[in-house]
Amino acid sequence: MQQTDTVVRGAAVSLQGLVKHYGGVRAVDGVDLTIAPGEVVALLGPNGAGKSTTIDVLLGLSTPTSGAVTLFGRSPREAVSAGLVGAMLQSGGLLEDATVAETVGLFSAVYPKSLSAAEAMRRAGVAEFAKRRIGSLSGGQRQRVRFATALASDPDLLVLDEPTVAMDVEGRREFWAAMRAYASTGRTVLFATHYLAEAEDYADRVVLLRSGRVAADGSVAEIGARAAGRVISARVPGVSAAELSTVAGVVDVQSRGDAVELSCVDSDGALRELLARYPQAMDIEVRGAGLEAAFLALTSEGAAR
Ligand SMILES: Nc1ncnc2c1ncn2[C@@H]1O[C@H](COP(=O)(O)OP(=O)(O)OP(=O)(O)O)[C@@H](O)[C@H]1O
Repeated sequence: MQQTDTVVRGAAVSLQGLVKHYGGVRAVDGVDLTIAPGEVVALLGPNGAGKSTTIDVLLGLSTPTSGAVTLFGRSPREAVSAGLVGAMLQSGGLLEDATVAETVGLFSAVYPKSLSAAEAMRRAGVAEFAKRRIGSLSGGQRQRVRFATALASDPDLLVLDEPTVAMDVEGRREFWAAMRAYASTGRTVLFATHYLAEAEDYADRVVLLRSGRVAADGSVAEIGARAAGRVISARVPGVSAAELSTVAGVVDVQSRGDAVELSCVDSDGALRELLARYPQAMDIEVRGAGLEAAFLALTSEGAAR
């Protein structure tokens, strides 16, 4: 198939039948993914699912075994050299002896329509330590410098591989505020994360990888709804977790004092029996099992491929 046949016109990211094998390891094993301009997409998956490999191939840092990759209809290398793509990788090399301002300045000097180094540093929240040497920074501060370098070309697509690793709570909050400001201008973001809350809070769409393949693709609500079952939370004074686990339809019980959370395969039936057996039950709420349960169900060893 010719590459022109596989390009999805207008897409910020188009991966078609992407395969990347390392010897016998099928790191990416047939991924199709189209991301429209303006989408904020979280890439989730357990360790070794193929997230970083997908990102490396997408950025042109590694050649696919087969399949086609285009960014805005161009090859990754063309898109990156044109300054359309900013990336923040887990192990981006930074020069230890350079200052933050020098480091960001190097990136902003490369591209024609780039931000000034001062503006990229302001947006990434590193201006206050602009004169410090990279070697003297904490892990979280280095991550924010990487973010500044990713913003330097004022890119249309940001690709972030576990961007908030090593950041403290405040650093994360500031990072996501900056990312939101960037995305609010209609630009595209693809980020890999292990923090499901980050996907829930910041992504329009979640792509769940498992063993190099897409196991689920949809909004947080859609994927959360795919987890079979619901959770009943309630207070049931005087009843042990062991007794509650015998209620039909309940598969797991978490308890703290009187407060219990019952994971159910049949919440309607469980609720009826719960109230019939324990009329003292109160403060009852029923909710979907959510993204975490879906993640576990869709990525567990026994999950159907
Ligand atoms: N350069 C390489 N040589 C050999 N195998 C590799 C290489 N890079 C990745 N792999 C293997 O490919 C698979 C996918 O790895 P990858 O780093 O893409 O997963 P990931 O989803 O990013 O994982 P993590 O969450 O741990 O970062 C793993 O089995 C990994 O060991």
